[in-house]
Amino acid sequence: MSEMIRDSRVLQKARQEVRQVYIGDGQSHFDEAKLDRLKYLDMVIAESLRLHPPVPLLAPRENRDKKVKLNSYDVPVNTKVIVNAWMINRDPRYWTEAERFFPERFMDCSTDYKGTDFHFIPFGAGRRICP
Ligand code: HEM
Repeated sequence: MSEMIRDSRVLQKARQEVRQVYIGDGQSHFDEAKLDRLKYLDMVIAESLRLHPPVPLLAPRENRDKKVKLNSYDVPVNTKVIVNAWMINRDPRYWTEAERFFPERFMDCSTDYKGTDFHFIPFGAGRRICP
């Protein structure tokens, strides 16, 4: 909500979509069955999760078996590893204008939060992903 209040363009667009889907059909009440038609709101939510992940640091892991190499880093046995989802979600190597709240970046884009796109992990990834 804060991001939408800061950018009235986004707020107007989201509001217009909700009105079009619900009031446009002559309906005056909320109906869950039409939620999947709120495409822009979906992008707004994805963008909110990208910039403001409710779990910015994922649950800590420990390297328990053997020394491993992660990129150029040696991770010794018994090392606690904490994944910084907040930082990854706004890494300028993967996101253009990474700091900008811009829901349209998810338009016609296959990136989602289901754990296969490692640059967007508000729900984590892998075996312990949020079910
Ligand atoms: C916006 C809402 C939510 C966000 C952003 C979120 C995010 C996360 C994250 C980041 C993790 C850790 C993943 C990891 O460390 O790799 C997690 C784990 C988990 N979440 Fe969520 N979560 C949300 C809602 C929920 C809800 C509503 C439930 C249950 C009704 C739930 C149940 C769980 C459970 C059980 C785990 C542990 C999975 C495991 O360790 O195997 N989450 N969630």
